[in-house]
Amino acid sequence: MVSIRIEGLGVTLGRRAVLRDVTASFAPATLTGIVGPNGAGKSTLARAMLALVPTTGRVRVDDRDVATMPRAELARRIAYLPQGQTLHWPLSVERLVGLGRLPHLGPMSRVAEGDAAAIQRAMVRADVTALRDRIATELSGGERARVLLARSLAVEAPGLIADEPLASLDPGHQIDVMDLLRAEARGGALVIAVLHDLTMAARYCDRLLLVDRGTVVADGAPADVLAPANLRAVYGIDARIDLDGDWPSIVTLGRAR
Ligand SMILES: Nc1ncnc2c1ncn2[C@@H]1O[C@H](COP(=O)(O)OP(=O)(O)OP(=O)(O)O)[C@@H](O)[C@H]1O
Repeated sequence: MVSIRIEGLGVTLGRRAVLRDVTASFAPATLTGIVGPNGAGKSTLARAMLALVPTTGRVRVDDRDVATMPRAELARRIAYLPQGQTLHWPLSVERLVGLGRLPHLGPMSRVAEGDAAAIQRAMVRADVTALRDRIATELSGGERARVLLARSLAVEAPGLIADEPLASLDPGHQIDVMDLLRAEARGGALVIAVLHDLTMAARYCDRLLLVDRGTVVADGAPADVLAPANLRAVYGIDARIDLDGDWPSIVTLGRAR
């Protein structure tokens, strides 16, 4: 189990204040979606939780300051799927997924049987077993996205931060990935996903954070956070929530007039 607590977080990149005064806590067994318009600060918030950008304020993982946690230890606690990563090395898919085991290995140690089993489990869960011998740089965008998800699953960390895990995926694989993220959370993991698909966010997430211009403007149950007034204020769109039982859809009607 892992927990994250952020207090008064600020991030300045270049001369731009990208995040201001963000306070939020994340508990195990919860799937939290981070939503908000382009440039709002969602990826920066994800990166700040992993000490990948300089911050002011406090970010604590398991009540410890992330800035002073050894990187490998933090990587074993929280797996990270970065946004739209480019691949440079022509590794096989299986070896690329195997890189997810690096935080568990000492500088001189080799992949052990337990690591191989974790790699296989991750490939099955991300539906990339059939691609195992392919060269990762030769994959399609959606195939690559699933392989990178498999790499983050191979860590088998109690936490996962996934930045736009649905980007490039076809509708069937989008459902598979959201099912998987929810299953991780149901199994006790702390899961945070940056999402643009508001219907998926509403259907799957236990909680949403709506980020706009560097601050969290709403935090709570998806139906409350995605209220039409919030969507109008933040995205500049008119939208409504259609409910079919417990299965909501966010229907965008157009630009707010
Ligand atoms: N290295 C940097 N230097 C200056 N500004 C930056 C830097 N990195 C990001 N920014 C700016 O910070 C803001 C937030 O970026 P971030 O990537 O967190 O947004 P986002 O909400 O994830 O957006 P998107 O939905 O488009 O991916 C943007 O205005 C971006 O231009």
